[in-house]
Amino acid sequence: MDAPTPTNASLFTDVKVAVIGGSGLYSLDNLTVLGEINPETPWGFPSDSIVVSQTPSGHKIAFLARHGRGHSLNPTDVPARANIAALKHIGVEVILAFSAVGSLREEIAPRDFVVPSQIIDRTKGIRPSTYFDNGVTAHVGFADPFDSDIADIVMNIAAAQDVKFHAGKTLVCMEGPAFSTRAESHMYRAWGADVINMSVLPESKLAREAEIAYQMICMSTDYDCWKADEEAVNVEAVIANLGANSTNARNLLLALIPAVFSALDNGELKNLEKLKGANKCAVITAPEKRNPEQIAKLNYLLPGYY
Ligand SMILES: CSC[C@H]1O[C@H](OP(=O)(O)O)[C@H](O)[C@@H]1O
Ligand SMILES: Nc1ncnc2[nH]cnc12
Repeated sequence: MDAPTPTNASLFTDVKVAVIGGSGLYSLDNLTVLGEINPETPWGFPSDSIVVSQTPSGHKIAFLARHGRGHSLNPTDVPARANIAALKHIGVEVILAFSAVGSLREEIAPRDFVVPSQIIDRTKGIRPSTYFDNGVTAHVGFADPFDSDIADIVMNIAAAQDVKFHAGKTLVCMEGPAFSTRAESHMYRAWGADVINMSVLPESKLAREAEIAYQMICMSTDYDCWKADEEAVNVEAVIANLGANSTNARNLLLALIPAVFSALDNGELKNLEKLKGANKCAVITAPEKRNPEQIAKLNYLLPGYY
């Protein structure tokens, strides 16, 4: 394990807010970098070093590039358990996760932002997606996979942004890495999905298990392949919009981070308050049957719970 030296140890504690950057958002700017940490968690190493910085508003935040800086990890191989565990271990209570998505709706144009409220799972069961395995079984609530308090904060500052925002939308998460077929794209529309990516699962589910408030902010790059008058999505089309989307994400964060800290400090994140401690009762395995090795791993994530 990469233990911080005594001089910088306090840097990597009590970092309450983290940003996860997706395709095109591999770093944040306008920040004073305080340090980096690359801890080995019981679930391995995160996608990249976690960069801890001070924002212009004076807040300490963490940043993690989901696919690694340079985008070396495909969506299936993102070590989501290590990512979320490492963030939790340094004190993260809120994750603002950014993602490049395809639009399944005419009104959601490329470069629009979407604040989703629901998820449809179309991953293939090949991504490790829980901390509760290997002799410790738990079932956490996931009816509302995102944090509506944070979604509200995003939407409150959205009007002042140079971007069109859509709230309350449904995000379908596919396995990838190849994009969907036309039949699949039409099927997702028929199911009521509004946007599509390859990243929200298991990331959001693991955040819930770790009792971290999680909200994804989707940045539309393309119309996938359902639209008759548009060329089917390809990576060049996605990349063409990533630069503008990343600039808009960084601008949004300038207002969003102080607003989230203010809500945290004033006890306004009610869902988070309810989440804290909730998973103590989620384990159904009888105490005498719990695998001590797994309990030791879980102690890294939720110290003293089990
Ligand atoms: C580069 S197109 C497909 C790729 O982009 C999205 O990544 P992220 O969510 O990390 O922004 C999508 O989920 C796919 O992984
Ligand atoms: N059309 C699409 N399908 C899945 N993930 C995406 N990310 C960006 N565009 C996408």
